[in-house]
Amino acid sequence: MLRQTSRLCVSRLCTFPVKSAKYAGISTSRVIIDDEDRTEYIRRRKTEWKRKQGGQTFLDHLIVTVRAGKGGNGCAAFHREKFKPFGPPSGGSGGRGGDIYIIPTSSLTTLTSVPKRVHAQPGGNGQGTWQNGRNGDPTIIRVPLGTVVRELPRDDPRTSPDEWETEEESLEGLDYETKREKMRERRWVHYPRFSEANQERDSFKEAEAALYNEERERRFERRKKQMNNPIFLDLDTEEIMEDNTNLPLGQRRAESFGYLIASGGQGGLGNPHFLSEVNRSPKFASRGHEGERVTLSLELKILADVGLVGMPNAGKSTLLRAFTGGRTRTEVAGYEFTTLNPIVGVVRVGEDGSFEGGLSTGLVHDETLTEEQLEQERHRRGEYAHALTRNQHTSRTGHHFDLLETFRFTVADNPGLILGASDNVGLGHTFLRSMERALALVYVVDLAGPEPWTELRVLRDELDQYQPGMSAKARMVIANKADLLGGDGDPVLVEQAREKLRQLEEYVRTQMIIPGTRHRLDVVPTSAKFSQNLSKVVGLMKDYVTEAREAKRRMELTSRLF
Ligand SMILES: Nc1nc2c(ncn2[C@@H]2O[C@H](COP(=O)(O)OP(=O)(O)OP(=O)(O)O)[C@@H](O)[C@H]2O)c(=O)[nH]1
Ligand SMILES: [Mg+2]
Repeated sequence: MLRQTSRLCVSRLCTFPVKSAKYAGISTSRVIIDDEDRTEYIRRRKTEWKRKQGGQTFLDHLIVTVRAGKGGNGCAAFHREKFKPFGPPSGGSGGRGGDIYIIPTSSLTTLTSVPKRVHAQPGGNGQGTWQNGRNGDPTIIRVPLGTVVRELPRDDPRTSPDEWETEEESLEGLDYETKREKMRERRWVHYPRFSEANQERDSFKEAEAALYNEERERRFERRKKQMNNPIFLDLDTEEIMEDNTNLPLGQRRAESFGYLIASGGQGGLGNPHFLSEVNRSPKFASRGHEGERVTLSLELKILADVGLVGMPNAGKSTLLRAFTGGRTRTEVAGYEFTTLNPIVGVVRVGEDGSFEGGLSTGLVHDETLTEEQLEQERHRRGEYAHALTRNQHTSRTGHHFDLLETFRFTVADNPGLILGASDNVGLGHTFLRSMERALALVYVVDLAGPEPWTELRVLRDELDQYQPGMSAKARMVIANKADLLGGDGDPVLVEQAREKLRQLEEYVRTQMIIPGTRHRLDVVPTSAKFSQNLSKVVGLMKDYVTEAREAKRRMELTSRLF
């Protein structure tokens, strides 16, 4: 299809730069390739790009900058009363800035509703007659269950500057005097017209030195914590609060805020705090501290009941499309690493074991590109010209499977796993993080391949490399592409195919024993492309999911009891 030519772009053909020619192994300065090659070329470029990401973009991911509330300012005031001209200092202290908490909730499923910047409420300023400012309300960030929260280190380019770095940046390039002036302005409140006189007094200088010392200590502690003990939270379980119905009337129910992420700044001190034997009428108060600033990386582990694990091209995406009647938009193509992200599909099962994908008889799950072309062809022929749109349908009964459905579970299609994935070969294996929460794993091997059992061993070892013991979650081996064996019913070839399957079963029985569990891996030959033998697979998956859900529920109950 690739043609070397000196002509310029013509109708369906388009010119491609030298890069694509290199990719195709042709040394020419101008090459013309048609639409099909172009699509193929773009897809492969996408795969290459993904591979270079080193598995970093597999998950729902978000960077959140969090800034706790600033403390309120202290107040410099004096008590005034009739016949009492020189009352004592009476400035109230500022309130604490609002803290920021993070809490997992089962009512969210994605990170889309989580804001990228979170600023908590500042504390109120202190006022005269000893009135302290009110504390800022806490801010709660709600994230879906399965979110992993990490604090980014300071040297990470995505980290926003913290409170001290921000101040340093704003003072850069100023001379010493102006710098000192600005720093004082940020830290002190003066009684009207006493700013200059205050700065001359020793008691103010002492208070200032003490404040800087305390600030230095706070910064040191904060940086030490950031280095040695950064925030890391794996928010897998929802905290269930006991609802105490015996509380006295008017008393608020205890409410969980979740995990503290950033503390609000302390409120500034009112002028009574600076009263000393030397200074009997302090005319200054301190301003509130800045709240903590933290940059967090949030990652969401996908929640799927069953995860498909297999080598590239084994047919995982075709299987998922077959289970869901082609509803799941996962790409299928005859080259390796077609799937770049884990994709979740919902499998709907009826009471009699039928499943949505199995109802459409004779449906062949073909390559997505071929299907797209067929669709376009139908469009061109005008086959859809008189088709009703969704809004024009008069009877809306929902999906025809709605009445039959009694059980549903989710299946995740993953990118291919290959030998050395743990060393970041292929697409690496970081996408397996999203499978940590799967209730069961299913191996998919190509039965038509030379040695499906070797594939199995590699898959199991890569799983265990990722997380020791992870292979214990595997429950089934799908021997896919069984339609490619057996020729056209030639008895010799059929016998050979049977023998190969027997060999695979024998390998699974003897070599794939999972220590510590009583499970045996089931081996099921299938043809995803021609939707054959899939009801058995769906039935078994349903059993695993029911069993695992039941076990999980029992565990939750026991943990709540003790
Ligand atoms: N004959 C036959 N071909 C199949 C079957 N299942 C999948 N294929 C073909 O195998 C190729 C790869 O299928 P995919 O579903 O993309 O494989 P995958 O495991 O998702 O591959 P990656 O996404 O690269 O990991 C495609 O050309 C499919 O049409 C099957 O049961 N029989
Ligand atoms: Mg795939």
